Amino acid sequence: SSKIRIAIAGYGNLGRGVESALACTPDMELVAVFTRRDPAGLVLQSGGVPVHAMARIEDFVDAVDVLILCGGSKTDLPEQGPALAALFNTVDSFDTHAKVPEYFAAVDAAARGGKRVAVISVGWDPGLFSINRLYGEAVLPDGASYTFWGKGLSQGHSDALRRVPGVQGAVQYTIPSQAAIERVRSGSRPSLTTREKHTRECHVVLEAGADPSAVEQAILTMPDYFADYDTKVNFISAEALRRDHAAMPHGGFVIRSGTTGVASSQIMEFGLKLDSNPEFTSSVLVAYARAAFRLGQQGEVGARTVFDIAPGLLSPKSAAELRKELL
Ligand SMILES: NC(=O)C1=CN([C@@H]2O[C@H](COP(=O)(O)OP(=O)(O)OC[C@H]3O[C@@H](n4cnc5c(N)ncnc54)[C@H](OP(=O)(O)O)[C@@H]3O)[C@@H](O)[C@H]2O)C=CC1
Ligand SMILES: N[C@@H](C[C@H]1CC(C(=O)O)=NO1)C(=O)O
Repeated sequence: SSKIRIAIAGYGNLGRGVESALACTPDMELVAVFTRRDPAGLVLQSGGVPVHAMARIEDFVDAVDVLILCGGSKTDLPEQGPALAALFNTVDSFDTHAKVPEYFAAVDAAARGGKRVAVISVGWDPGLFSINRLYGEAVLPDGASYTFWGKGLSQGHSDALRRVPGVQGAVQYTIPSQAAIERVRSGSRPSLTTREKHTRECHVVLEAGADPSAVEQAILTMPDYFADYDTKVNFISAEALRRDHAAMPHGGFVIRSGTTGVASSQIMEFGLKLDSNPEFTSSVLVAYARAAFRLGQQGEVGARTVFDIAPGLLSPKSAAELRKELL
């Protein structure tokens, strides 16, 4: 078929979100799901799509145009990203901000070796928020940028909690400081530390026999995720996790507060209000999978970030249609 053939690597919240996003894309189709678990045990939302063991993925390099990596950034993508970028055009949502340069280098080397394209750190932050921070700095050089998230469920931080030894299940809510937001909105351009902008609230289900204080310490001191924040850890039952924390709302905004001319105040803002963080993030991944396919068709190779991708490549419309409809 002339549709772009998409496969999913890793079937969790993002994997399910990509599956449902592909049901709405006229020019792309889901051709396979790959999992490290037992494929026979995985029940997909949409019937008729084959599930294969991740260990067999090399057999499918000619059957897939773009592989969307839906693993966790804490421990899955650092290994899966480079390994799979050597075999497929890939898109991923890698979001350990401090480690993006080293992850980019590892994926770039692998993609160039395999003559593939790899678009990394796609989503909303990193992703659409990153693009809006860039626009703000480029358009309003005399200014200050701020990013606020939530209150909502961070999938990256929830994934990081689940990787702590002794944790059976977990979610993490990010809570913005209303005082910090008011100071930013006043236009006073405050300098705010990481700790002054957000706090983090973790709800953790322990494995039988796990030591709560050891788990709490591992969380509070976790670099890149929790060490720089005032963080609260609550221990709850598996039942409470299922009952009270199944929804994954999130959102936030990027604001650029700048000055032009003698003293003209200019405010630029981009915001999100999300019922489902994973379904939104997956929708961004799917749009960038279209771009990755087109870049591959043009003979491009290597890693890219959202900064390198022309917006027109994301749209199913042709350049001529875009000029007619959107300019
Ligand atoms: N850039 C951005 O804006 C955003 C980025 N993200 C990133 O997305 C990443 C993935 O998030 P999310 O999909 O919520 O993570 P999940 O924990 O749902 O899934 C991660 C992996 O764990 C495995 N898995 C899933 N469910 C189970 C289960 N019940 N038992 C055992 N293994 C399971 C799957 O691999 P397998 O099938 O191989 O077992 C899956 O790929 C986050 O770590 C975050 O970094 C998320 C949101 C926004
Ligand atoms: N990457 C985030 C997306 C946003 C949310 C967030 C946070 O709450 O710390 N940071 O970036 C996620 O995994 O949900």
